[in-house]
Amino acid sequence: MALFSINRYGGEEEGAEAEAEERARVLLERLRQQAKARQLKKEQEEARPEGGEGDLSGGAGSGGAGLSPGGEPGERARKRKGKSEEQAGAQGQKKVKKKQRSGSSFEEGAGAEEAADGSTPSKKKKENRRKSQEKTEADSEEDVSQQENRRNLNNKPSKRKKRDEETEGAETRKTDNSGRAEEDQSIKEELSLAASEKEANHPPSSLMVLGDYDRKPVQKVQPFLPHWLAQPKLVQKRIKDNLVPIRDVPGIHPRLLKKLQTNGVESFFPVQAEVIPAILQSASNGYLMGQGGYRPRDICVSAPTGSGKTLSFVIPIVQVLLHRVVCQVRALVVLPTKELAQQVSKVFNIYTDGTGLKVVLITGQKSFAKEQEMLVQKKVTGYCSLADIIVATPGRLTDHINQTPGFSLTQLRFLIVDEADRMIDDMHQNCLNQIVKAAFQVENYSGSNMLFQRTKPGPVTAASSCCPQIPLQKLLFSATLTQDPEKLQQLDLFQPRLFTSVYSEKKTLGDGAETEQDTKKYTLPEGLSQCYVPCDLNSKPLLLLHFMLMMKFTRVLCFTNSREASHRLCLLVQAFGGVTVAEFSSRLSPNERQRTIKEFEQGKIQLLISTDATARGIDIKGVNYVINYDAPQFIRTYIHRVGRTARAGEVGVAFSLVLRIQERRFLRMLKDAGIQDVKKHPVKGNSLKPLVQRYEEALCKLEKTVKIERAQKRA
Ligand SMILES: Nc1ncnc2c1ncn2[C@@H]1O[C@H](COP(=O)(O)OP(=O)(O)OP(=O)(O)O)[C@@H](O)[C@H]1O
Repeated sequence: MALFSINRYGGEEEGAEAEAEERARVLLERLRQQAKARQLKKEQEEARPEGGEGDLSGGAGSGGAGLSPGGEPGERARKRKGKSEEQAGAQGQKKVKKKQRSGSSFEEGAGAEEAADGSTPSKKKKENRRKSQEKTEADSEEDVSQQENRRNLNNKPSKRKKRDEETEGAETRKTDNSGRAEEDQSIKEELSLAASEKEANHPPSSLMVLGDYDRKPVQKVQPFLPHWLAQPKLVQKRIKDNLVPIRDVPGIHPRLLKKLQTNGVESFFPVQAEVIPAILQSASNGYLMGQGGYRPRDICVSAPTGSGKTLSFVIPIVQVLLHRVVCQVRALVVLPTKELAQQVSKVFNIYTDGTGLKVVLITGQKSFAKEQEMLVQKKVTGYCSLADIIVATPGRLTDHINQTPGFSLTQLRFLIVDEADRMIDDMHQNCLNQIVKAAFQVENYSGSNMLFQRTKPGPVTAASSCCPQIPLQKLLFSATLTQDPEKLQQLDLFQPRLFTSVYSEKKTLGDGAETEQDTKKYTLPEGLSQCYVPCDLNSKPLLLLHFMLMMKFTRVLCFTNSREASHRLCLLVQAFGGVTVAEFSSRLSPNERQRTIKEFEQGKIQLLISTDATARGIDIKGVNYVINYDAPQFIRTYIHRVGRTARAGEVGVAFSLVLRIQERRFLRMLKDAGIQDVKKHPVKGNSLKPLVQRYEEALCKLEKTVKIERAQKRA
C-alpha cells in the first residue's frame, strides 16, 4: 500500500505545484523538530545503527506531534500503526521504496535542489543533519508517506485550505524552497549513507536508485501449522527415567495386566503410558460408538525408534475388542513390509491368546486362496468373517478387498497405519483410500447388520443422528511422522490428536533481540551415540574389517544401499575370514530371512550385512552397533537404520562411513533434521595397514567367487 501511494505521489507531483508547496512547508516544520531533538540526543544517537527499530520509535516520539499539520491524532496513530506493522513484514521493500521516493524527489524538485546546494551549509551542520536524519530515517519515511497518503485522500481545494489553517502560520515561498531543498538534501544523504561509507560524495541519483541493496539476513519463515500439530501432547524421550508401572495406568483389564507381566512387561514406556489411555478413553462406551456417543478423534503418534509404539496400540485394541460378540473385522493394521506385518501379528497373537479374538496375517506369504479361507467362511446364511484383527501389507489387502467374496470392512472400528509416513507415500496412498472406501461401503442386504451400517461422515442431520454408526478411528504411528499438514490431510483425519517426542526449541538470534522457533523434525533414541568416519571408497571394506577384527565389535548390523552391494561385501568378509557374517536382502527366501535374523539374535552371526529391508520397524534383539557402510541418502532412512540399535531404552552406537565427497551433504542432511550430536571419528591409515595384505588376497578370492556365481547364473 505504501509503495503504491509513493508511486502515485510521484506521478501526481509533476502536475501539482500547490501540493509541492504544502509538502515543503510540512517538511520544514519537521526539520525544525528534528533540530530540537538533535540537540538533546546527539551524543547517544552517534552510536545508534541506521534504520533500527529503536530509531523508528525515537523518531516517532520526537517528530510525531509536529509532523501532523493536517492530520487528526487518531488518524495519524492509525496510520502509524499500520505502517509499523508493514515494516515488520516488509523490511526488504523499505529500501526500495526509499529509493523510489528519492528518485521522484530528484526529478520533481530540481530547481529547489540547486538552490540548496548553492547555500553550502557548514560541515558541522551537515554532519548534525545527517545524524538526525539517521535517527529519524524510518520516521521521515513514514511521515512523508503519510502526507502523501493524506494528500491523495484530501486533494480537494477546500480541504487543503482547511488543513493549511491548522498548520502553524503561513510560510513564505522562499522558505518553502529552502525547506524543500533541505529535504532533498537529507534524502540524498540518507541514501548516500546506505550506499557507501563515502558520506560526503553523493553519487549520481540514477546509481543510487538502482544499486546497493543492503544484505540483510533472510528471516526464517515458520510454517503455519494447524493447532493439533502446533500444540501436541509431548511424550518423554527418556524411556528409563519415565517408566510407568503397568498398574498405575488406569483402565487396563486385569487379564491384560497379567499377560503383560507374563511377557516381562512390568512398566509402560512413556509413549505407551500416554497413548494406551487415550485410545481406551475414545472407546469408553464400547467399540460401537465413541465417547459420549461422539465420533472419536483420530490419533497420530510420533516417537523414536524402539520406544514401544507397537504395544501402545496392541494393548488398547485387544482390550476394546475383548467383549465383542460377533466376529467381524474390527481392527486392521497396515504395514509396508511382510516382515513388519509378521512382527506385529506376533505381538497381537501374544495378547489375544486365550481371548477368542482371531488375528489373521495377510502378506502374500501364503497362497491367495489360503488367505481367503483364513478370512471368510461361506455359510448357508451368507459369509461370515473369521478375523477380528487383520495385519496386512497394502498390496495383498487390496487384492482381498477387490476379489474375496464376503470380505467386508464395513464393521471396521480401528484402522492402524504403522510406519505411517511411508504409507502416506504415493505408493500406498491408493491402498488407504481403498480401505476407507471399503469401510464405508453400503451393503445391499438387509438384516440386523443394517442397524450398524454406516455412511461416510458428513454434516450431522436428523436422519444421520437417529441411527447409531460405528465410528472408524484412524491411528497413525511412526518414528518419522511427517509434520506436513498437507500430506496428513490426505488421510482425512478427524480432529486428530498428536502425541510426539519432537520438541520445538526457542532459539535466540545473533543480536539477542529476537527469538524464533527452531523446530526439530525428528528425534532419536536417548541411548544412541552417533559417529561418522570420513573415508575414501577403497578404504571402506578395510574400515569394516578394522571395526570387526581390531575393535572387536559384536552384533553389528551393517547397511548397504543395494542387495548386490550387500552380497559382494558379505562374500568379501567371508573370504577375509575371522568374522561370522551373513547377508539379509530380497535375495533370500522369507524362511531364510527369518532363520538369519534368529541366528543373529542368538549371537551365531556377529555381522549381518543388510539392505534397507531391515531398516524400518524390524525389532532385532541385541544389536550393539549399526554401521552405515553406504551412507544413507535420505534422513528418514538414516533415522530408521540407526534406530535398529539403542532400542527399548538400551544403549547403542551408530557409525556411518562417509566418502569425503559426501561429507558436506551428509552433515547438512543431519543438521536440517535437527540431529547435531554426530561425532567425527577419523580412522588413521596406519590402523588399517595390518589388514591390507589379507585384504588383497580376499579380493582375489572374491573375484573367483563372483565368476563362479555368474557362470552358475548363466547355466
Ligand atoms: N513396556 C515395555 N517393557 C519392556 N520392553 C518393551 C516395552 N514396550 C516395548 N518393549 C520392547 O521394546 C522393543 C521396541 O518396541 P517396538 O518395536 O514397539 O518399538 P517401535 O517404537 O515400534 O520401534 P520402530 O519405530 O523401530 O518400529 C521391543 O523389543 C519390545 O518388545
